[in-house]
Amino acid sequence: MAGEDKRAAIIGVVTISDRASAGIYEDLSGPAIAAYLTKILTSPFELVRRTVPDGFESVRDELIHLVDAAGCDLILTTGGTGPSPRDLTPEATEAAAPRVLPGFGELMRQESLKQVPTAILSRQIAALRGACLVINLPGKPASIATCLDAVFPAVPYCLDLIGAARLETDAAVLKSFRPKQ
Ligand SMILES: Nc1ncnc2c1ncn2[C@@H]1O[C@H](COP(=O)(O)OP(=O)(O)OP(=O)(O)O)[C@@H](O)[C@H]1O
Ligand SMILES: Nc1nc2c(c(=O)[nH]1)N[C@H]1C(S)=C(S)[C@@H](COP(=O)(O)O)O[C@H]1N2
Repeated sequence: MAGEDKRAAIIGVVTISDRASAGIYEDLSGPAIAAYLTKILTSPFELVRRTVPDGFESVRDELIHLVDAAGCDLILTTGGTGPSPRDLTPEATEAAAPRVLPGFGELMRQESLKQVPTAILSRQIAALRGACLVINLPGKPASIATCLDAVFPAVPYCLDLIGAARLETDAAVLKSFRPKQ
């Protein structure tokens, strides 16, 4: 039954950046996502960390592998959501996860716009591949908490509905919402 899956969640964290993947700069966004999850989640989870270059196939194939082979319940990507020619994370996400949840991108941009006018440049989406939710975050490390604070309250219930692992958050840090059933 949806919402009854008590096993440890498998959560993918994918940094998408030409320069971070080449070692030109240190990846700060992947670790920021890992730290965020450690701070808010009280239920058990296992992280699967990846760093890939920008592009369509590099991202699509990694996402498909993380769902179909690694068994991820949730994947958070960072980077490649902008308008530059090699920023193809949203296209690759939709190719791997065809069922788009438009509210996630709308809310993340809305909250980010309160901080920076260039937030409208992010084409970030969230979408489903089977029983896995994939959420795109911008590359800037500072955008991670802004975007996750906005959408994470709905993530545990979304995972219940798709039949993924059950997530519990520390309500003192981030209160998630499950409609009474
Ligand atoms: N994973 C990351 N870790 C640390 N800083 C990042 C990361 N991703 C992006 N940034 C910062 O945000 C800036 C803009 O990110 P953006 O994704 O637009 O980079 P980019 O110009 O496409 O280059 P690249 O794909 O090589 O990261 C970068 O110049 C960098 O300062
Ligand atoms: N919260 C937040 N959102 C943000 C930003 C930011 O600094 N903070 N940067 C914006 C900028 S400048 C760009 S180009 C887009 C896309 O970034 P990406 O290509 O690194 O994903 O995210 C936008 N969204």
